[in-house]
Amino acid sequence: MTATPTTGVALAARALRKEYGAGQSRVVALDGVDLDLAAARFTAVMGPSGSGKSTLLHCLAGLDRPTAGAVHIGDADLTRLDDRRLTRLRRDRIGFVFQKFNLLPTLTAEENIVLPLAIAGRRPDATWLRQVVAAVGLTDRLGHRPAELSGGQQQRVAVARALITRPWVIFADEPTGNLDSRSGAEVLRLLREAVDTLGQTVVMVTHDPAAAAHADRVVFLADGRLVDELHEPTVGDVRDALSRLDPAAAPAGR
Ligand SMILES: Nc1ncnc2c1ncn2[C@@H]1O[C@H](COP(=O)(O)OP(=O)(O)OP(=O)(O)O)[C@@H](O)[C@H]1O
Repeated sequence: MTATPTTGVALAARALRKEYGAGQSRVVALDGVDLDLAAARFTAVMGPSGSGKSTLLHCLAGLDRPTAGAVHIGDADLTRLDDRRLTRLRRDRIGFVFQKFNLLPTLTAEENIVLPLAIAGRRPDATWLRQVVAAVGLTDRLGHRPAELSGGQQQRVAVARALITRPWVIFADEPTGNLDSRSGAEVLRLLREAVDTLGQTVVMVTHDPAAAAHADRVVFLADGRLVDELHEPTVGDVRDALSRLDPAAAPAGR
């Protein structure tokens, strides 16, 4: 297996366009997005509701096909792969963390974590599994099923499942959206640590300025276009940038 790239550009989108529907009901969800994601960095994607964040994440991750444009990851252009190759690349090279955890209820935490490897017919590397499980703090919960875990613990299982294949990129869609602030902060700390200590590349969609402030870079979408970005921002910087984009949504008193 090729090593996870830890320098240079992990993923590049070019002139990405996504349209839904046709005729009068046509919606342009992405309108020419160019984006380079640096390897071993944590990038957050923000923007007003309907600005195209989820569509962008899905197109970058190969979960959805753009109408036009290219997504380069490793030596592949996702938009040119047939369904079989795309599925394999997603399975082997891409990790996902979803808002609703998406764990299999009948499997234990450990079985959920190694599931991407099991599906690929690969054995987990015992040392790496131990390291990942320790990093997410689940060593004493491995035999529990999701219903026996708190929301924060379930999301930590999902982070471990995303890390286990050492993917090129982990995509996280509102990973703290279903968690209380303490569990959410724990998950963000984990993602941050995966970037800093494992050289993992992470991209996260979030509405929460405090979550985005954990990232190295925040890019802002409006009407399907990238309109702003911040590097190593504070929570206040993120709030200010958001209120410039969407003054109606700015908290009162700001
Ligand atoms: N399957 C679909 N069919 C038609 N229109 C869609 C579809 N999915 C998204 N859209 C439209 O595309 C635009 C972008 O949607 P998207 O979900 O990417 O925005 P978002 O920024 O993630 O929004 P939110 O913050 O509310 O989740 C919106 O106008 C949305 O209504």
